[in-house]
Amino acid sequence: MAAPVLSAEQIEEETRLRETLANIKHVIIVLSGKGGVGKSTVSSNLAEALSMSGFQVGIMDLDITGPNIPKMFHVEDEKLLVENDKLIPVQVPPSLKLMSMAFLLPSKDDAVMWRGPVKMGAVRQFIEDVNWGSLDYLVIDMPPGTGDEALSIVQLIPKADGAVIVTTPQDVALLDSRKSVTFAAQTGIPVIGIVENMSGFVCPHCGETIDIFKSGGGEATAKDIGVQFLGKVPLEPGVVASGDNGMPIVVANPESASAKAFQKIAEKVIKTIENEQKYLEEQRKKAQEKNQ
Ligand SMILES: Nc1ncnc2c1ncn2[C@@H]1O[C@H](COP(=O)(O)OP(=O)(O)OP(=O)(O)O)[C@@H](O)[C@H]1O
Repeated sequence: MAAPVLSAEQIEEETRLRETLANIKHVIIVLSGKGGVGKSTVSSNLAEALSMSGFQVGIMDLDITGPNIPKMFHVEDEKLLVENDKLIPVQVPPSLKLMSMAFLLPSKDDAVMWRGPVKMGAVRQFIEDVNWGSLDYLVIDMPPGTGDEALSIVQLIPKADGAVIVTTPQDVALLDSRKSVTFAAQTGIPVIGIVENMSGFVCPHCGETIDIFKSGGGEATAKDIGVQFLGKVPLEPGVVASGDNGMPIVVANPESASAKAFQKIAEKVIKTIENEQKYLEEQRKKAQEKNQ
């Protein structure tokens, strides 16, 4: 695909975006082919697990259709602070920084109803206007799906290191996860790997695992399309409760099966980004080849 010719205004905007992101070492975007597969749950637990590993971490909620990350950290009623014309992210103890399009809405019950260009202008300005300070990782929760909206938003993020793709074991979600891989390729973003969420239900009474939505498809798909498999997260009632109570399960119940799965996923993400640049480079090359 030929590189688009940018206008002076676009170049200036791009420069502003790069300046805003300059003190952020790594940007991870979290994608899903469809809604409801647990993208926000994975984003918040991944961010928290990275933070628990000692990194400076920010989480940015760009899921403009339903920005629910603040609720998952119980900061939905926080008011935004502005300093030197920049938005200051909300602090989630002990050290996570959080920013969400939800904070721009007059009421948390308001849906985002902006029309296309207005919406993209708002998202762009929003990304430009946050003062994150220095971060090791910024985790970005994207809108679900691989349509024009997600594409336009991803194109606003000039330096994503890679994408984490969330799927469930159902065939339809797996098909959608393939679309996410193609989507990442279109935007030139390497795929860090696939997470299979809601993979088997652990019975709280007997401990037996029941594969309600089947299991293992995410791993098979990852192998089939040559991307890393990051891990399976079981369907656990505690995940819903912790999301509703404003404390991700990795913090609320670190010994649970899903928390342990999230911790392992975070370790793999760290290892890939910090030590496996070769894998990411190969993914990037594959993406470029697909685009030619
Ligand atoms: N592993 C899991 N076990 C149990 N419940 C889960 C799990 N993962 C996610 N959920 C629940 O599924 C619901 C949808 O999750 P979430 O909001 O993270 O999905 P999403 O893909 O971000 O949705 P949307 O596309 O609508 O933004 C939530 O109620 C969440 O608590």
